[in-house]
Amino acid sequence: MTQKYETISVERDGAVARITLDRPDKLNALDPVMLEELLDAVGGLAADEDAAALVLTGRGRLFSAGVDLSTPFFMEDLDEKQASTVFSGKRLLDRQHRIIAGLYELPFPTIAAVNGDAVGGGGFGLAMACDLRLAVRGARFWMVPGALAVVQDFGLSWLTQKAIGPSRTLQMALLGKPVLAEVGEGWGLVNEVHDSPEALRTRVDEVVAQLNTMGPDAIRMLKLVIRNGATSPLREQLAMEAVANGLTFQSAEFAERKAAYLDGLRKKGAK
Ligand SMILES: C/C=C/C(=O)SCCNC(=O)CCNC(=O)[C@H](O)C(C)(C)COP(=O)(O)OP(=O)(O)OC[C@H]1O[C@@H](n2cnc3c(N)ncnc32)[C@H](O)[C@@H]1OP(=O)(O)O
Repeated sequence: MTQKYETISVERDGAVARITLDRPDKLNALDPVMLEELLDAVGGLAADEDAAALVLTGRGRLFSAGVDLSTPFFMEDLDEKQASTVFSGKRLLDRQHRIIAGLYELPFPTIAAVNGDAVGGGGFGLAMACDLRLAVRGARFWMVPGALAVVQDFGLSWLTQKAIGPSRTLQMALLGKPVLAEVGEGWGLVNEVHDSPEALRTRVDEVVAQLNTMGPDAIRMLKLVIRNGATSPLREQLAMEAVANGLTFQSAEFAERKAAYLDGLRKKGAK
């Protein structure tokens, strides 16, 4: 099932959703329409109890070139008419905050299939708001440098720090130097690098297929517990694991999978 918007496409294949940034002529730059559409699509997924995974990617040679620079977005550039558009400073902030927080908070795994450069808050930020980043070799990630007298936005100062720590985040922010996917893999910025767009697509399909073999309820519980662990003391996290397992152990999903798992082990042992 494909839901066609003007600047993105949203496909649903069973429990797996795919959002494709779809302005290849403009390197998938985020214009006001795309921001509205992303907000709508992410909001729809948040309310979708059957969704088990999201793949976010870009059409063409870039993941995204970030915010559309041809649209005025700094307050001082706006005349009265422009100020009533989505790119008035207030509205841009509202949309970027809700998209990034909405994406980050989706209760199932999210994968950025980084098919090319991911630039600035708009592009790099969207990729960082996903749980996993699988990238094509040669894709570059960069922030608009501190020299431009801007502070990172779209959550980059927070999301990137979680993945690569404060020192490398500062390095990227201060110097604005692009980081290649294959270098970012060593930093923990990227989970996997693949040699071509085709190899990336194949691998993303494999990961999604693997997620599909897990029960959606268990996946959601697992993500919730791991996210909680990032901010909890050990003893609280131990308790949360126990409560979560108490719930999953009672599920039909667990009973079914446990039987198959033990059966598999028995067969292995019998060999
Ligand atoms: C609040 C702010 C948050 C942010 O996200 S800040 C980040 C803003 N983004 C940037 O600073 C990146 C700007 N773009 C570039 O630096 C370059 O592009 C690239 C290095 C990404 C790629 O360069 P190349 O391969 O030479 O392509 P090309 O000819 O520059 O671009 C192809 C077409 O795409 C349009 N385009 C590229 N980036 C943007 C953008 N960010 N906003 C609007 N349009 C963009 C161009 O203008 C052009 O279009 P046409 O073919 O019609 O001339």
